[in-house]
Amino acid sequence: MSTFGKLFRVTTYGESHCASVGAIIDGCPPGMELAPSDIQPQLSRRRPGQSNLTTPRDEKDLVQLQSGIEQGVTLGTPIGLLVRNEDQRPKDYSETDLYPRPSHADLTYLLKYDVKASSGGGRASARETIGRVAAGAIAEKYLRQAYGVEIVAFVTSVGKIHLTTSSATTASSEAENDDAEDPLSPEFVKLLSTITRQQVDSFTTRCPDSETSEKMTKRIIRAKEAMDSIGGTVTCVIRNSPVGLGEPVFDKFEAMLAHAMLSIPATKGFEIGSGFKGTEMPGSRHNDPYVARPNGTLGTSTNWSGGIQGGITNGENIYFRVGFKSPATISQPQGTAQYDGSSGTLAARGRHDPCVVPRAVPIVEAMAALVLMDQILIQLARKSASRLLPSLSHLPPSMVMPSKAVLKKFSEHPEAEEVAM
Ligand SMILES: C=C(O[C@@H]1CC(C(=O)O)=C[C@@H](OP(=O)(O)O)[C@H]1O)C(=O)O
Repeated sequence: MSTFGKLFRVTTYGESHCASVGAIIDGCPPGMELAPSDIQPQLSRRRPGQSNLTTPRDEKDLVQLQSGIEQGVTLGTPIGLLVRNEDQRPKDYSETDLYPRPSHADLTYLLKYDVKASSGGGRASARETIGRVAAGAIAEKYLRQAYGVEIVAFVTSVGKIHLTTSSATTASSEAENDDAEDPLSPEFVKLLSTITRQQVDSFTTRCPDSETSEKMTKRIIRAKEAMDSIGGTVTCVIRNSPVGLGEPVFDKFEAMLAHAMLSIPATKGFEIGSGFKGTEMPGSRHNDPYVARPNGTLGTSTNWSGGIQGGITNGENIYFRVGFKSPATISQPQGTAQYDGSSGTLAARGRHDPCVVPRAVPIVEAMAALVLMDQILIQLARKSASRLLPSLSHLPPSMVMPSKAVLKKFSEHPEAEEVAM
């Protein structure tokens, strides 16, 4: 279906060539100041036509708030928002009357519904992600105000060109390089702790290293000139997440993140913390030992876990990587079969991204915000409910928080003292 989330529920609607795309957001806390200017920056980072590396379809993607807000304040009622589709060219799609585009959703949508949108990517188009990005910006505003949460995504590879994590500010490599997979090199840890959206946006590729970004630009232009496409990866960090989020056992925090990320068009992979690299490490290296922080809270000295243990957030930075395939629609002629089975050659027209990762950055951030927001509301509900019970003084020490020092971590945030998150 088209709805994501349990308590912060986002329903998106729209196809690539219909009148508008948008979302209904239900469950936003009432009393939060909210204006289009809180949403527009992320939509503008996502919009097509923003550089020579993206699809030339020129949409302004200006958000229009329809409901759920009065006097610039959320009412707690569903927030409706939309963006008009303005630069459609349905005539560019006559070949797709005959051919299902290889590796696009054309055939599978038809197999599923027996009917499909006649032009463009339809519901499978990246236009759909507008609703997610707008909803994510609303969630983020709450997360920032209530918990000081920061979410920053950036491009870590295009094709075989990687932002090397062993020296994130200076080096890159086209060759296979184990260091490039090392998520916990000191440089990468520093990058995760400090990277800002402003730094990311100072590069058209959204890869925060000038030398690597230049190579990535050349690689994307090469794909574009060859009427081809190329994939890449986006890494995202969530800083200042509350502890205790994630629902055992099926809705573990990383399972919800994986669900969210793999619902983005063109995604093929998801890794959290050490990811697949973690399978190559002995436990003695992979374990994250606990340490007392100077402020008396308990943290970990390494973070291979990616801020999640047992499916529950532990307060360390949450970081993960999402893999995007090369876009399916290419104008390079390719041999394939028509709907009627006869073989032929398709050279697709229309306007398409040669590589989606620069524009995927705000989409990944939005989906991360939606997961975090939903899990926070779920945890707040549980904690608020248990707070109404009489206190338990007879429990053995093995069942309760061992000391005030450890407890402090769970009460770091003033709001959290109320709900002990
Ligand atoms: C317009 C956007 O991206 C589109 C994503 C897309 C696709 O097939 O996914 C195909 C192109 O549009 P159309 O459906 O007109 O062919 C892209 O331009 C956007 O993200 O805003």
